[in-house]
Amino acid sequence: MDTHDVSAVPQYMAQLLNQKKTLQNAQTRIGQNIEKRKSRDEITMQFRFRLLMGHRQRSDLRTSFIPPAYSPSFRSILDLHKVMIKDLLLETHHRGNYITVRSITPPDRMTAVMAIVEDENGDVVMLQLYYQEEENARPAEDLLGEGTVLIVKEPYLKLMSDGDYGLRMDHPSDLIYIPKNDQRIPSCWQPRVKELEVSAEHLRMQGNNYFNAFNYQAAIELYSRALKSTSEEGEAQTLKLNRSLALLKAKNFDTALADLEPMVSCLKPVEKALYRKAQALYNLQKFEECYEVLTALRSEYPDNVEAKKELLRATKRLQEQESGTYRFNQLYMEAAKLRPPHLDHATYIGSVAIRGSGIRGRGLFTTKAIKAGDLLFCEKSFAHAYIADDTQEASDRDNGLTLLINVERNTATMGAQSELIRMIFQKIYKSPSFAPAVINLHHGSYKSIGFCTVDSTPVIDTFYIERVIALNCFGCPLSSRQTHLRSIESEPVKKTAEKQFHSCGVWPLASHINHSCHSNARRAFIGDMMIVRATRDLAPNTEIEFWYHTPIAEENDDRQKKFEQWGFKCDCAMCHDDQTTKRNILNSRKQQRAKVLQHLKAGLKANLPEIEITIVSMEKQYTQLASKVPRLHVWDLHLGLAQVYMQRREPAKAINSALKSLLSLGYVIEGGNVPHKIGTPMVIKQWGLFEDHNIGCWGVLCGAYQLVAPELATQAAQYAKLSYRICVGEDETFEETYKLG
Ligand SMILES: C[S@@+](CC[C@H](N)C(=O)[O-])C[C@H]1O[C@@H](n2cnc3c(N)ncnc32)[C@H](O)[C@@H]1O
Repeated sequence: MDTHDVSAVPQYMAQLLNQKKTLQNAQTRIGQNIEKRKSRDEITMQFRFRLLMGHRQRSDLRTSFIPPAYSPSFRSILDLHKVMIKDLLLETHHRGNYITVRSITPPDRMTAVMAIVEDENGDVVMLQLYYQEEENARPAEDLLGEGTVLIVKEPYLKLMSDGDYGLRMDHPSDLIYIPKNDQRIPSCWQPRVKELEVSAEHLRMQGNNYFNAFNYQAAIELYSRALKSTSEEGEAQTLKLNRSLALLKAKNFDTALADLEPMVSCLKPVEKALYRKAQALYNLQKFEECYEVLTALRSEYPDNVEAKKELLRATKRLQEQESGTYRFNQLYMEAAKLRPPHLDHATYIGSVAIRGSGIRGRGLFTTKAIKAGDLLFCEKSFAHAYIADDTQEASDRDNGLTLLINVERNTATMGAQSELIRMIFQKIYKSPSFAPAVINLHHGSYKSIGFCTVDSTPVIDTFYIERVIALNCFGCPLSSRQTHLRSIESEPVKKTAEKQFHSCGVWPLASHINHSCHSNARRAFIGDMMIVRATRDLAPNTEIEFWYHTPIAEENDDRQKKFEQWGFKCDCAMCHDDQTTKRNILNSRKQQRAKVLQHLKAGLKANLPEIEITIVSMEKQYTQLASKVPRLHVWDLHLGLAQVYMQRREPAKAINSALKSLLSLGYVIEGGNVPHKIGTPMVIKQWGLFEDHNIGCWGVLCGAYQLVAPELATQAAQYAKLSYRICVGEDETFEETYKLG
């Protein structure tokens, strides 16, 4: 939704076709042995040379290909049989097998983390690990540095586009890291001189050193080793406290909680353990439980100053969660400052509930009557991948813009989707209690368990995640206000293009909303918070619907094509009307619209009577009332006309055209016409289709009423403000945006 789809752009289509050819070529080699195997030296030299030269130019666009889906290994390692590199066949998933390898080169990081690995026979192959933690969280050196020993479950030997081959790992859960000193390390790779028994204290100190160097995984590993070699209660407690902190830093919140539990559920809970438990719960967005733990901590240890601060923070989150009250100016400040703009705020679920929606599956419904402009919900993203679209920020080297090509589904998207797959995978992998929020989202016909636990470790199907993202992710700006500020600089008639964003995220509650071009709700963003408001008055039990793609004045077939990836055709009143309108009428509508747009370009010199006549002729061809079927081909023409009348200081005509713009969007308004009868308020009897330019339309009305019916100007200004609130999510910044007051 609102992502940057480039599937039809020739340059990217060519890349997609090339990739398909590579795949077809690879298919012909399924099950074959590798012919003319390169020597160990040749493979490692080639890799080291590429590493040395650097391979991506500053201006290069990252490209990531999603291969045909295959499932992760759902089997226990105990049920798998060991094979060697020489046994591996091309384009084959070696089900029932595993391979143990050791890295023999430094790692390289492109879209995947790569290195040359060897097996016990000394045979080598390139290993490519996709969707691993980002460099800041876990350096490639730590993931695949020289000497790292790994088990690859059910390995997949892939033919690459350059004719070489490699072990491709799309599911990080298929990988088992073998720590130093582990008996699974093959004897030929065991150190010649056995490491002497190291004391728990020594291991803890080593762990602390890693912790201080921000290498949390290594620290966790050492604390775990130390725990195995001590039976002393006090030492074990210190180690668990240390490990819980490293786990928190590494975002393994579930495991951190498990470490802390014995220390907080005893008679005299340990202060640090209580504090860390609260931190884990906060990060898991369990604010109520977090609040309870902090309250207990405050009563047990009243001098703990940090706990006081944290309690205040948790209280604020609880208030947001319960009341939906946010200080939007504060949110903007955070979004401007934080990179990525991930805001520290809670989700508010208003009067909405997930229910069945017939053939559409599930949908989101109102549970009570809602007024236009009211907040339906405000949701913190589950995951949000940010790409700077601001010129200054975007000029920074490598802003992460990636072309994601899905060969199976013939799609190409430009943005941060590939990063989003990685983020969501890692989030669930590290804290499996997050899984249900995403795993239960719509995943179309993709068949997979998606998520389970094997050998006490989470197993996640990355292709399932990819599918969920493709169907549920939203493209988003840094803030909708920023987008609006850019759009008000252009005339509505010139600005009917769709919104397409590079940053994207998943908001699970919002993902339950089905599409309708005739929508009744609108989403807006500040950082990674999505704000959804009603665009009209809604009765209880009304299904909330918003746009997956903004409906514009275009051919119905073109519009329906945009929903293909979701597998539905929109059957709203507008789409239905388009389908049942005769082709000659549709053609004439298109031609007349083009004519008016051409005329409007002349601005003040435009032939306004001619425009009026053409629009009247267009209106006559509609068989349905605009209050039932909004007229996408005319609303902006009326608005363009209203703006010209206003420039020509003809307020009565401007009012007439502006009201017609709203009426053609389905609004039913009483008491707005001029001459106006004093004492009669303007009343919106029915709200129409919400367009961002409605704000400007109410602005034109406000200015014109000031001249001929001042009594209505304030009301028009209020409707402008309300429309602004729907459009950008809040109205605290209305006056500042329009430089009022
Ligand atoms: C983001 S999900 C929306 C929630 C989904 N209905 C569910 O059950 O979780 C998108 C999917 O909902 C269904 N859908 C959304 N809008 C629809 C519409 N107007 N008509 C039919 N199906 C629709 C399609 O299956 C689409 O792939």
